[in-house]
Amino acid sequence: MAMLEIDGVSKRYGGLQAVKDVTLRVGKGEIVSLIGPNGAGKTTLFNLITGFARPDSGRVRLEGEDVTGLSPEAVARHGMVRSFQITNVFANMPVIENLRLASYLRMRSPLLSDVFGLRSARDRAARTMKEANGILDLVGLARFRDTPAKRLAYGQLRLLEIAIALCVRPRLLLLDEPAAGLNSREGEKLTELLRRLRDGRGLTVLLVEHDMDLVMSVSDRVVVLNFGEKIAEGTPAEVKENPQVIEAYLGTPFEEEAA
Ligand SMILES: Nc1ncnc2c1ncn2[C@@H]1O[C@H](COP(=O)(O)OP(=O)(O)OP(=O)(O)O)[C@@H](O)[C@H]1O
Repeated sequence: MAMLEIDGVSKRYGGLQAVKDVTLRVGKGEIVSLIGPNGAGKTTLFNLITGFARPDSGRVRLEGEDVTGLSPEAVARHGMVRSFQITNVFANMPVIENLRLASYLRMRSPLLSDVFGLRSARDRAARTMKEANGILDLVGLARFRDTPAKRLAYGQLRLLEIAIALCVRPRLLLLDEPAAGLNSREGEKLTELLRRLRDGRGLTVLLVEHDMDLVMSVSDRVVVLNFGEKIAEGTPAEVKENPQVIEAYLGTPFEEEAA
């Protein structure tokens, strides 16, 4: 069974068909990139998948379970987590506290044992801390554990966003332009991290990305949108050679689209 199945999803804004009858699958443990020229409908499709917008038609399923039209919170509870935006990072809080908070948000409501400081709650707090430290190691931010988030450099903040999303224990991680604003060294580190998440943790990742270096080096498959429609799908090499894709990107050198 696929991790994510999108069947015939459409969304219209007034006279504009932002997403038109898009069908795609993301298999378990795959990294799939969604690409396309500006205005192709990538963000809209992300919004439709994650509950930030409701599709006019079509279904979204996560491991067979219908999540169409659920709220973003409910979708996240099903295990489909979108990387949090930097605005959701608590700037004055140390990095580790941002992670711990994200872990607590995963638990729907505090239990009585948490309120009364019982042993089970202390055990859970210790486990949460251990998990948060492990995630910091994984994303390469361990040495910034006690640093207030506002002192991180831009590239480190982007990694913190991913770390926060990981604290929610996603089955499917959705990343919205994770390489935006990163320099090439940071981009390479991100590529390595995504591979580690897939190969080490078996995580499934769907990303929207303009950075073709990242897309071509990390994706198992690439899905191409243009004017709201899926025009191609395949391995990075297949997509790169696809005449329809080349035409869609014409006017912008494919390798440098939106660089
Ligand atoms: N809430 C909205 N109301 C009206 N039109 C919208 C809305 N959201 C998106 N659109 C329109 O839908 C189309 C697709 O936009 P979308 O942001 O999904 O494209 P995109 O592929 O993510 O583009 P980019 O790469 O520039 O971020 C655009 O023409 C956009 O103006």
